[in-house]
Amino acid sequence: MPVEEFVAGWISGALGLVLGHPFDTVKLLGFFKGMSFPIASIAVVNSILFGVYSNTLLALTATSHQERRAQPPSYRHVFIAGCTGGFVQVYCLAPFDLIKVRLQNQTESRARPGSPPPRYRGPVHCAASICQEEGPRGLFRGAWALTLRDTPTLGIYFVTYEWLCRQSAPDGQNPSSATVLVAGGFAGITSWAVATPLDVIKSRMQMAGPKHRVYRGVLDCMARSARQEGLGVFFRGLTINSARAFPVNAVTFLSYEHLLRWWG
Ligand SMILES: C[N+](C)(C)CCCC[C@H](N)C(=O)O
Repeated sequence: MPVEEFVAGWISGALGLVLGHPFDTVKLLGFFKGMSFPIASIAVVNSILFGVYSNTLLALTATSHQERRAQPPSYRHVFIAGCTGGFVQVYCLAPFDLIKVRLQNQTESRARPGSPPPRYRGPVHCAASICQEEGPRGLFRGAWALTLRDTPTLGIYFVTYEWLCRQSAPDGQNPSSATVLVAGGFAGITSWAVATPLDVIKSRMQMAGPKHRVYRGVLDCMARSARQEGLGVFFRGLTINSARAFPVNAVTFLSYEHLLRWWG
């Protein structure tokens, strides 16, 4: 199994993250002052996503990444490979994402005057407390909603990227850096726009602890959120998700493509 896509995915995920960090910091009210936790998590997750995507395409079309501009895979294959990458990365993303959401939420409530001291002292303490209080399976709370969010939307992510690249470089040439930046940015925005409703549901399910199991499942969470807050609830965070998605994914794809071209 070729591994360079995993390495390129690792590095490009970390670079994308550096750009996304100010947005995440706004979202998290400055909780992640250090960058080591997000770097470690996003880089590993992105490495799995791009590595599995590329190797699935190799299995489906028998073309390596060097051959794919001259012999472009069909959009159906791109979609299946993207969904596969999305599905597999969830198992790594789920615990990291849960910790992020729990820390984010406690920072938000801490901002209110007279609120109790924070329950978790940081990412490691948060992981250890969840394991202790909810068992190791507690680290995967909300993973099903995350799977539903990421599997189709990462298929859409790679199809959007490929489609935009092929519009400006139709003759089997490598797309220019400007094209890669724009295509990567719009791939990020499109997939985040589609993912936002399930992102809202996923975060709500992750916040439900074992003692207050508020939802019976994804559908129950959707129905109750819509009933109580109206359909607008499914678009919460859409603007910040899109604003963050453009630079993060532009840089992720640019560095990914350049690293792979550079390694031959
Ligand atoms: C599928 N969904 C849109 C949810 C995520 C796309 C992930 C792409 C990139 N790691 C980022 O953080 O933007």
